[in-house]
Amino acid sequence: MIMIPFPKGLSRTPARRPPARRPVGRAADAPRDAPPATAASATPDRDPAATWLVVGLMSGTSMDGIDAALIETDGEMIAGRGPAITLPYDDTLRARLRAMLGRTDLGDDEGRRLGRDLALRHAQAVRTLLTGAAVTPDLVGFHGHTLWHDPPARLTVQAGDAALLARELGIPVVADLRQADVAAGGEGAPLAPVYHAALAAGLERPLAVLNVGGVANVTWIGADGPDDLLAFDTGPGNGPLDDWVARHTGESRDTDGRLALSGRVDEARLIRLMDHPYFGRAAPKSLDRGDFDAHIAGIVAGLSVADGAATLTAMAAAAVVQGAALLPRPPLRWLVTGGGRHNPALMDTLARWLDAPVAPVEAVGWDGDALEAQAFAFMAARCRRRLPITFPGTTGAPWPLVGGQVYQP
Ligand SMILES: Nc1ncnc2c1ncn2[C@@H]1O[C@H](COP(=O)(O)OP(=O)(O)OP(=O)(O)O)[C@@H](O)[C@H]1O
Ligand SMILES: CC(=O)N[C@H]1[C@@H]2OC[C@@H](O2)[C@@H](O)[C@@H]1O[C@H](C)C(=O)O
Repeated sequence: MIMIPFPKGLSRTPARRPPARRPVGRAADAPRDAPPATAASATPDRDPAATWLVVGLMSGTSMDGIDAALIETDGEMIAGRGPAITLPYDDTLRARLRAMLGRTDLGDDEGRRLGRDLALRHAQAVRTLLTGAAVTPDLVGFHGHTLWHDPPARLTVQAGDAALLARELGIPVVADLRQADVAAGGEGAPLAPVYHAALAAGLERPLAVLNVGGVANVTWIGADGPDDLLAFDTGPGNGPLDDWVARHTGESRDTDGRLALSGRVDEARLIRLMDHPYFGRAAPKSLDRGDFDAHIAGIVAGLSVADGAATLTAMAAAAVVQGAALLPRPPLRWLVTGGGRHNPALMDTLARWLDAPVAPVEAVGWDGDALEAQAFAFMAARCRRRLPITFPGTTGAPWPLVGGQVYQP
């Protein structure tokens, strides 16, 4: 096993300090003159104290497939966690998705076809999830697939025809979960923190929940109750590494970190990789999957496939270390979710570079492959109850905002 020292030329402190953190509040904490949260069109249709069975659906930036998970929740507490599956994309649909990245207008034929085919594939994921489970969900939370994310332009685009999904399943579907936040000037991402906070009730804090997907994001959960949150995307996660490996080997990922572990981190290039204005920005902040592509391509070109994998793995870890410097207080531990936790090269590097224990979320009984899908189920329930899903501390929302639209079957 190689040891990757934290590069000497890299500062752990970002160029700019974060502003004083504002605690996250509930809807009731919104200023009196705040306009009503705009996105939720639904009103609760049953006793708010009752729980719902909700399916959550996530198609993540790594484009590996659709995660589906069932939970029981009232939108505040998690009464139960049920089965979860991943329905991988076939190569054709994945290639179509990839070809549409960056698109903001889906009104043409291929845009509509993609929305329809994504909805049908998500319906298939729900049916697969429920095979053998003698339950009918009350609600579905549907993220869709992000094609473009540009919060300063108040634009975030997720493909997937939610109305069609609702008709296919005969179940109300909550979608458009990022829209209200972005429209109000928030980052529109990350959204999972509200679920991380609900899951973490009862755990010792401060705690950091780190998701390493195509992009990586962290949720810091403070000791001052369930609303004490700070969240942001730390930087690229597995995305650039996946792309690098695909380009050089035709494989979709660096399985078990084998390439990275056989390579050597090019420290000089790592320092250049980390010389990006994103790391100096205050949190909350978020990324489009492609935001680092041009920056990275110019720096890693010419490396061997193994050294490139080692250097890009180190970059994902270094971005987390930079993010750690933005946290209000050091977390007692880091719980890692998302596919990156399966990569020992990344996990070992994080464990060496962070100043607190690092463990996969399974250490506290969560399922790191299902967690994002569960989060969208939880948000769907919150939408129905008009409870906020984003907060000043998680997306920079001006006040706690309800998010999502309900599509009836
Ligand atoms: N055994 C493994 N070894 C190395 N990497 C792995 C392994 N399993 C999964 N991964 C990585 O995890 C990625 C998938 O992670 P995940 O499903 O959390 O991403 P995502 O949800 O699509 O992304 P995001 O959270 O950005 O939306 C794969 O593309 C791969 O890079
Ligand atoms: C715009 C968008 O789709 N962002 C994703 C992406 O993937 C990880 C990270 O970047 C996170 O900010 C977000 O997804 C998770 C599910 C979230 O919103 O919490």
